[in-house]
Amino acid sequence: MRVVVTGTPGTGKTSATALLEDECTVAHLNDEVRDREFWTERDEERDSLVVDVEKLEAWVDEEYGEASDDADDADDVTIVESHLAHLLPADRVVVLRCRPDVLESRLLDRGENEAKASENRESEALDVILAEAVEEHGVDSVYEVETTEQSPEAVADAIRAVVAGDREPSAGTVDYLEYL
Ligand SMILES: Nc1ncnc2c1ncn2[C@@H]1O[C@H](COP(=O)(O)OP(=O)(O)O)[C@@H](O)[C@H]1O
Repeated sequence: MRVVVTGTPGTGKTSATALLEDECTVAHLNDEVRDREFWTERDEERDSLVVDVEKLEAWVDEEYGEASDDADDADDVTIVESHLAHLLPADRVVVLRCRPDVLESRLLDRGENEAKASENRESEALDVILAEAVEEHGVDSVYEVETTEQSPEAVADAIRAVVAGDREPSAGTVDYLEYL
């Protein structure tokens, strides 16, 4: 079973999924995109890489196996995390959420520049990643997890619950427009 963990940069994907590495396979895609050059061009203005999703998907399928039809195969779980992970086929999609002002602070504390932190704040307030995830996978496969007041350990527990099938799909439960 493939569970993808996506969300605006700063929502805590890397921190939470790192806590799951002893119990299932975890692929941190952003490292691979950079190291294996799964990108087509560099967006200088936004200081980011434009990813070749087809090339990335082929590599993930080759390296970790395809998303299985058996969505209840909880014994053989691969977690794929990245803010692009929802663009890949998946059995379940976890979308981490964070209140945009808190997200901006986390990114600034992490050393991101103000423009990038502000751009991601706006993206989170507008539900950009959630909307893309629902469009790709449908509402029945999307699980939002609030991380604003949660520790990475608590977020990891929420991801475990999605993997175990103990959590109902939840898309659109979060509204951050006032933080735009
Ligand atoms: N649950 C959390 N609560 C508070 N801060 C967090 C949490 N998860 C991550 N962080 C911090 O926020 C920043 C972004 O976390 P990170 O895991 O890199 O997010 P992402 O992988 O989604 O970009 C890091 O500095 C990290 O220490």
